[in-house]
Amino acid sequence: MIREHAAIPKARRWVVKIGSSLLTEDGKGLSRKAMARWVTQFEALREQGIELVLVSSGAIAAGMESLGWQERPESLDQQQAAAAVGQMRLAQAWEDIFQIFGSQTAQVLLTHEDLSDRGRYLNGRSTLRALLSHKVVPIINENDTVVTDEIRFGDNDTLAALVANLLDADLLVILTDQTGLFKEDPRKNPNAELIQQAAADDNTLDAMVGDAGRLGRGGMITKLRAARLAARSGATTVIACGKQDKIIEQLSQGQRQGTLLWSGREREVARKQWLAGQLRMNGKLQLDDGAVKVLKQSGRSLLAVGVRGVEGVFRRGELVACVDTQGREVARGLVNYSSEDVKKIQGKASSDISKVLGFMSDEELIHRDNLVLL
Ligand SMILES: Nc1ncnc2c1ncn2[C@@H]1O[C@H](COP(=O)(O)OP(=O)(O)O)[C@@H](O)[C@H]1O
Ligand SMILES: N[C@@H](CCC(=O)OP(=O)(O)O)C(=O)O
Repeated sequence: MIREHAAIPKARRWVVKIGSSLLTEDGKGLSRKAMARWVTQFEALREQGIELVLVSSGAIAAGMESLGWQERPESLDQQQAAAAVGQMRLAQAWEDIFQIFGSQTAQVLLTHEDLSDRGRYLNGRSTLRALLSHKVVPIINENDTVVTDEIRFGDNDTLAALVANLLDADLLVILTDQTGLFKEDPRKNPNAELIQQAAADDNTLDAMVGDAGRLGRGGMITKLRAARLAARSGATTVIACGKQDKIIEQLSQGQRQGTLLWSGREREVARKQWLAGQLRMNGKLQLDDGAVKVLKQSGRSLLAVGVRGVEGVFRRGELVACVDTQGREVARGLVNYSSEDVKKIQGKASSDISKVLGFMSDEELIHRDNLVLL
């Protein structure tokens, strides 16, 4: 676990997020010069065997420039149109620059749904791992053109944190236009003091963070939230200034730069906490008393035999609540069978599943690794 800057050289898998405000030189189009500066440092990291995943904003800002728009549009469809135009340029610019170093990149566009559905989550994870094993640099952004207001991240800080969770990254670096997290928004108080280091879960930080600049979304509020999310899988977050010439190099050497927000959580428990906190519930399983006892006391997987009812419509891989006979939620987890299938196998022994359904994908209804007790 990384609890201080000096331990950063130990991090083997980095997720680096670069915000819109940085990438676009205050809205004047993508800054290839700045991108080249970062890529030079990324390549030095990769030479040391460090795995790198980039989360790059800037599609909307780049699209605005192409379309000749001065202000970020308010309406979602206009933002999505700008993102569709800008994402082409953004991905091409990264690819061109990495190619100078003989490296390859891959464009990965994700939505919230991709990360909340277990099947897609696992697929996404396998793809990203495969890319890393081939030494390709994944360049991730939100799939802006297909998301609606209700389900979009909007800011890429949250997306980057979920990617850090997904890949069990050691370190999440959020590069932005400020030196780090200050005790007050430095746009409002230029003399505000920089926080060098804190626990991500420290509640006193909440009162210090403010909202975004002209081009970005979310400001420090979403960066702090991202650090807390990343902490759930044991990742440490550093918020640092991407304008600083050698920021990545300095961090990789363990120099005190930016704000380090460390995680006080264990890695495995953390993933479960993330499951508990992040995903939307798609349905309910009503458990009998025996199943409730087994889950609570021995932390075992949930089997179909302990289920007496199903509510809602869900697919394999989705998050469901497990309720006791009084309807109280006792656990939640990612279910291995659809609601339709669970209705057929509820109350039955695992050995009967293939007889009833004609197939058996898993013995457990919810595997204990995907189950969190409440
Ligand atoms: N406590 C704080 N410390 C530092 N910056 C802050 C703070 N509160 C608000 N901000 C603002 O957050 C902005 C960075 O967030 P944002 O504009 O969303 O950038 P990005 O595109 O990099 O995500 C800064 O420019 C700063 O004005
Ligand atoms: N997906 C959007 C990101 C939106 C955005 O501005 O995010 P951020 O820079 O993280 O505040 C884009 O590429 O424009």
